Amino acid sequence: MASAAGAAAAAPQSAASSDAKPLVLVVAVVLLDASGRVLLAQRPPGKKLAGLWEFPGGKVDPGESPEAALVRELREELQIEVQPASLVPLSFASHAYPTFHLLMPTYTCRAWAGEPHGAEGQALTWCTAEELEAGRYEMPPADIPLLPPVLAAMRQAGSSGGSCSEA
Ligand SMILES: Nc1nc2c([nH]c(=O)n2[C@H]2C[C@H](O)[C@@H](COP(=O)(O)OP(=O)(O)OP(=O)(O)O)O2)c(=O)[nH]1
Repeated sequence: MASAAGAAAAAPQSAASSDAKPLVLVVAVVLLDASGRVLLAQRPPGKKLAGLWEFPGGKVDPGESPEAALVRELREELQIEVQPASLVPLSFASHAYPTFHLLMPTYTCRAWAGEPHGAEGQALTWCTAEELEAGRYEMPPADIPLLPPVLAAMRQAGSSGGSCSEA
């Protein structure tokens, strides 16, 4: 016989399943230069969240690893080459958008080959820790909880210095 405690414990699960949304797996990178700045890309007009600044990346294809997806996305979006070994897990975002739930593993990267440019017409900016902290570039809501670990990584990269832009 089900106990009262068991029924109470089951309630949140059934409530959650009635809210079910597709889980979308996106991978993103905190690309850090030698002075500790991070590269942000502006979402183009006509797309969801247009005009907001995001960490470069994109959806993981079926059967693809997160690292392989990020290497592919950075080649397509920024025309830079990154070695999977240069991708260091930092944190993840988990955010309920109206029509899907975003799960976004986020990596740091300090070594790549080539000069990043917006291969899909998107604006890019190298953002300082002070600008990021001040909200100079508006970001998607999913990214806000990522800011403390991103700022810590930026400050660490800025204090260790050195040129890291060749993979
Ligand atoms: N790359 C990236 N995506 C982010 C960030 N924050 C955030 O909410 N997202 C969301 C926006 C998109 O819904 C999704 C990224 O998928 P995508 O790059 O394929 O975006 P998209 O709108 O072009 O996709 P589509 O549905 O038009 O195919 O993740 C972020 O910092 N970086």
